[in-house]
Amino acid sequence: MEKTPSYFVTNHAPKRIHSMAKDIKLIIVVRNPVTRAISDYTQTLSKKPEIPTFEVLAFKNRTLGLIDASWSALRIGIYALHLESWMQYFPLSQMHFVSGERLIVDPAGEMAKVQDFLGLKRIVTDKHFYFNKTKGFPCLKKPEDSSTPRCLGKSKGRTHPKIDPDVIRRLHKFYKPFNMMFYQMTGQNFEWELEEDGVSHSSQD
Ligand SMILES: Nc1ncnc2c1ncn2[C@@H]1O[C@H](COP(=O)(O)OS(=O)(=O)O)[C@@H](OP(=O)(O)O)[C@H]1O
Repeated sequence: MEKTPSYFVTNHAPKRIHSMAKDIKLIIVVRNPVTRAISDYTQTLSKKPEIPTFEVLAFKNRTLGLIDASWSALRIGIYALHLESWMQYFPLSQMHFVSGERLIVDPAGEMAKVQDFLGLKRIVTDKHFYFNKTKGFPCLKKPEDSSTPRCLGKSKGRTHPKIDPDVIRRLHKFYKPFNMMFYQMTGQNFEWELEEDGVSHSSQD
């Protein structure tokens, strides 16, 4: 198994991976592209606090409402575009899409689907997860022993900066047609249009 989020958005990755192992099973975790962009920005901000605000980076021209789709934080969320290049090499039956939102609210349910896709017994179940109130996210435990439960590190589940709601609305509008295309391609409705503010879970500290 190998995990690298940037494979999904790297042009030459599908061809190279196909020539390495054409029967490979691909798992793609996707979340609302607006929240994803803010999460991406939050990560960069933690390393480079001097960067411009999200609102500035998101537009080529804010007065005209021209979104900067070349900004990587935004471009990565155009999932339909990236999926198209993977579909040139792999059938959909070799791909499994995990909803990032469902993974937080129902980790065992999402893991059941992953295990089924991989043809594995359902070893990981709800017994392996508990909701950690301090972290604000599910964490892992081993039901078979009393070893310390494990949450993801501090860089996962950070508090996002507050973004101008008007910018959030414009971004939702920008992504809508691409999301629709993505739902059609995958046959899965991720229901990102139901999220009004695009703000995801964040830690409570
Ligand atoms: N259980 C649990 N604990 C903590 N965080 C969780 C969990 N499940 C999903 N998430 C969400 O995962 C987001 C971070 O994932 P990344 O994309 O940065 O991971 S990675 O790049 O693949 O390493 C991270 O995004 P941010 O909230 O923006 O930090 C979380 O929302």
